[in-house]
Amino acid sequence: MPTPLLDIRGLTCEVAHHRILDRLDLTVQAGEIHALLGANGSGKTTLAYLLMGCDGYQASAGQVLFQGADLLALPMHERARLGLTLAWQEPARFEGITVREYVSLGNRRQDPEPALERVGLDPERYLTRRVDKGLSGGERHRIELASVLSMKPTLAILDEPAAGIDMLSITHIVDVIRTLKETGGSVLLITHQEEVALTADRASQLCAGRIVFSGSPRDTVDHFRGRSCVRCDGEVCGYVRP
Ligand SMILES: Nc1ncnc2c1ncn2[C@@H]1O[C@H](COP(=O)(O)OP(=O)(O)OP(=O)(O)O)[C@@H](O)[C@H]1O
Repeated sequence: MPTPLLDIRGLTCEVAHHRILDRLDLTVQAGEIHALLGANGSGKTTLAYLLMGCDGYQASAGQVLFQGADLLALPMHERARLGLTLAWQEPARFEGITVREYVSLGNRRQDPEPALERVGLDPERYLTRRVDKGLSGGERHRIELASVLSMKPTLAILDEPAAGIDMLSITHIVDVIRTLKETGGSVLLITHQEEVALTADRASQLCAGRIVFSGSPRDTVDHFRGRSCVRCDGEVCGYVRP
């Protein structure tokens, strides 16, 4: 096995005195799309915030190596400089600037138009609009993804990239995920949507802060659905399922 791009070992994190991540082990290889599945509250977003170095999220134990570097020892901007980026579930940063500025924030040399086209938004209609409440939730989400695309990240963490996206446009999101890989990046793909998860190369299931299954996306989805979790016997993982 080659050295993983991201190598998480024994990661533990408490938020507001609750243990959210509990000795979590996970690897993402270079060039891999890795889907992360898990019930509501299992710790997926907490892991994303912790990896990015967001305020209030600190590991109490464990290690994270990113391209061999000790990620947890680095401030947020250093992590971003290494090519780690997160597409937020609720894109709300930099309210009021134009879509052109927003999409170019992480890479000023990159023309924002192709990235907007990739996410299915017509540059002529959107480039001069402001990123504010005048955009629909789905439009804001797509603009966020366009900004991630134009950054050309080494590892993009996408937290529910298809949330609020209409059924017909999910193909654009899948296309973005593939483009990130084709341009040399890797993706940690947090999703509840089966059709999005199945586009990954590999997948893992999180239950109560720990990885309980890793394998092909198909096997991981089936494991999640099957309530055969070794950690909770389906009781935690299963409670959101129909
Ligand atoms: N700042 C906080 N204060 C208190 N509890 C928190 C905080 N952040 C996260 N939690 C709790 O940690 C648990 C994990 O939350 P997290 O958002 O990581 O789950 P998730 O797997 O992303 O869920 P979802 O699928 O609903 O998005 C939840 O029970 C949540 O309430």
